[in-house]
Amino acid sequence: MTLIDGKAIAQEVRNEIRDEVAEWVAAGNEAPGLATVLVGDDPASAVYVGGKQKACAEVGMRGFDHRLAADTSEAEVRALLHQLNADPAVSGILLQLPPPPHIDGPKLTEEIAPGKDVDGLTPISTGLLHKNLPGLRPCTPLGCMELLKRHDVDLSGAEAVVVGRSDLVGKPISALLLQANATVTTAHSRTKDLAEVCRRADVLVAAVGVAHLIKGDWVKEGAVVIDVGMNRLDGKLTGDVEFEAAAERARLITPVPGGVGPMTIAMLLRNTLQAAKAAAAV
Ligand SMILES: NC(=O)C1=CN([C@@H]2O[C@H](COP(=O)(O)OP(=O)(O)OC[C@H]3O[C@@H](n4cnc5c(N)ncnc54)[C@H](OP(=O)(O)O)[C@@H]3O)[C@@H](O)[C@H]2O)C=CC1
Ligand SMILES: Nc1nc(=O)c2c([nH]1)NC[C@@H]1CN(c3ccc(C(=O)N[C@@H](CCC(=O)O)C(=O)O)cc3)C=[N+]21
Repeated sequence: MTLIDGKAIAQEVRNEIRDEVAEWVAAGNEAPGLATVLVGDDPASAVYVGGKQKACAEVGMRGFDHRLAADTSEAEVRALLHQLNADPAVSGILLQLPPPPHIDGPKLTEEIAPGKDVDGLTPISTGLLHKNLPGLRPCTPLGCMELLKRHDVDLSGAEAVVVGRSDLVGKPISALLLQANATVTTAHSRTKDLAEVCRRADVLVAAVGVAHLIKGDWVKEGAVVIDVGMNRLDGKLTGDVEFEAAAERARLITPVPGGVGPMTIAMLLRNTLQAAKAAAAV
């Protein structure tokens, strides 16, 4: 079994992006800028946003860190998003999900200009993804694909099973795997006999949010296991896969933490650079 070191691969990607940003700026362009919008004071979200801003600075991008009080109205957030859409210093905009309950996160996301949609979550980006047209793809799915790519996992004709069908993770991962010519099954809470479905997988992706839902003996011998889950269990961060038992059967497996998580931020930076370059090209 080989551990997929997401932390190390994310660092490689970040170094590549830092060089590319330096080259872009040396050619006379403005540094790409990432605006993050955080509504409320959820501590986990604050940590994520902080991490994203720090990563931005490290690769030479500008960061615009907008933090709004938990009782901010939907109209105020919408107005901020419009202001950021119009600001040429802002290449990419990220609305951290989930916002407080009185705000409809997915609906507000629609206000982000498609060219600045570095989370790849607007309906336009989703349409481009599913038609395999150029556009900004969701970061976590991109991060999973990058891990597979850097480990030379052959997806063509492979049986891929994705557990989870959210707009943020499960659905776009399934779409990217399909484009890479895998035979994709998307499982969810109504799936009958999830164990049997998982046992078919050459590539098993868990994106559920239930600690250790995926048992070790659901993993096919020699399979590649990507664990997207981020769960707090007894104060510790853990994935959706029963890691120890799964690692005995898997050929490649991601740990939590240190797997997919760091890749999400690396891909956000890549998307921000892509958005900046696309904006300059028009
Ligand atoms: N590493 C990273 O960078 C990121 C990690 N995450 C983590 O990934 C996980 C998933 O996130 P997200 O997609 O946003 O979560 P959602 O809650 O939006 O979606 C969860 C999905 O899992 C399915 N599901 C729930 N329970 C079961 C079950 N018992 N059996 C089978 N399927 C089930 C749901 O099915 P149904 O549709 O039928 O309800 C749904 O499709 C979370 O732990 C989250 O924290 C998320 C984003 C980034
Ligand atoms: N609009 C939006 N876009 C997102 O991309 C988004 C979001 N909302 N809401 C929440 C989820 C979650 N998410 C993570 C990012 C990085 C790590 C990460 O770096 N994790 C580290 C460790 C973190 C720790 O130790 O707490 C790791 O897995 O090694 C985790 C989770 C992005 N999300």
